Amino acid sequence: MAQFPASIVLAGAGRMGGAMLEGWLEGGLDPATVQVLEPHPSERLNALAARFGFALNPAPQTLRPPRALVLGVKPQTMAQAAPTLAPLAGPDGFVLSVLAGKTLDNLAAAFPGAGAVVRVMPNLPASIRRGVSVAVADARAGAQARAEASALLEAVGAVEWVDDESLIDAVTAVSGSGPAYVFHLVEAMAEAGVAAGLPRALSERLARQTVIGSGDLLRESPESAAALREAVTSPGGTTFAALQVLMREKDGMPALFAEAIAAAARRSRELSG
Ligand SMILES: NC(=O)C1=CN([C@@H]2O[C@H](COP(=O)(O)OP(=O)(O)OC[C@H]3O[C@@H](n4cnc5c(N)ncnc54)[C@H](O)[C@@H]3O)[C@@H](O)[C@H]2O)C=CC1
Ligand SMILES: O=C(O)[C@@H]1CCC=N1
Repeated sequence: MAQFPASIVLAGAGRMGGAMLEGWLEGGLDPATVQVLEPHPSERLNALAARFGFALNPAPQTLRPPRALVLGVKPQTMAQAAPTLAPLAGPDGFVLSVLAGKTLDNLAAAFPGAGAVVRVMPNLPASIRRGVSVAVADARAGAQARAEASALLEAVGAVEWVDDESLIDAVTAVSGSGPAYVFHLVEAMAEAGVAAGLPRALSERLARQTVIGSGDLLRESPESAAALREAVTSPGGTTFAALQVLMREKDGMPALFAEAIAAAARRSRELSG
């Protein structure tokens, strides 16, 4: 595995920043090399700090530009946070941002001292080190910075690099937001089970375990999702009856997903600036 950056400042350790930090520390990052700025530490973050002993909200005068300045704040917070954080972006380091919508140009403008900028879209399964991240770097990022960024992302799951930054809006819509679609699927299946007569608690357990088991099967099977779907679907059987509704051209899942993902990608573009 590639080496972690020699020094890291993580600004914003909420759900995503905190998940990444946990993955780094579990993955062997030396806690002495990371400083965390988080105005509202969660219980989980405080417990992590107590366990690993990294610096949580150190005195501002002790901060120096690190090799990697990792941004985990909300896109809407960036304008307010950037002026305070910008002095931490030095020419020997890179900024790694997970902010939805914020482009390499936006980041370079907000952090003019940075040696390079890497824009990443991770997803929430990073919190159990099963995330998937897509990264794009600006032209100034050399092989070493890319390798160090990869090490940070590999600690929380799979990593893909792209050259075309414009793909990140669709990436955000598919894998960044995607876990929410799956969780909503569980909610919708459970609710439909209740409508079909199941006791609520049983329906919720069945919907949840079905998604868990199907996800595990996807991971372990070499078959495509389409082949696995076909394996469940007996000709003229119950699944076939359901899929005739779900795969309906006009208002089935493909049409709904096309609309939902286009909406998310559009929102990602709007968050730029
Ligand atoms: N939650 C998710 O599934 C994903 C989130 N993201 C991105 O991750 C970023 C963070 O999202 P979440 O973790 O969900 O939000 P969050 O609200 O849990 O975390 C943001 C954190 O930033 C902190 N913060 C606010 N101002 C700050 C400042 N000036 N300095 C340092 N920290 C500050 C807040 O206290 C908060 O804990 C967003 O930009 C989002 O687009 C990307 C992919 C997936
Ligand atoms: O909803 C959002 O804007 C963020 C980015 C991807 C997942 N959560």
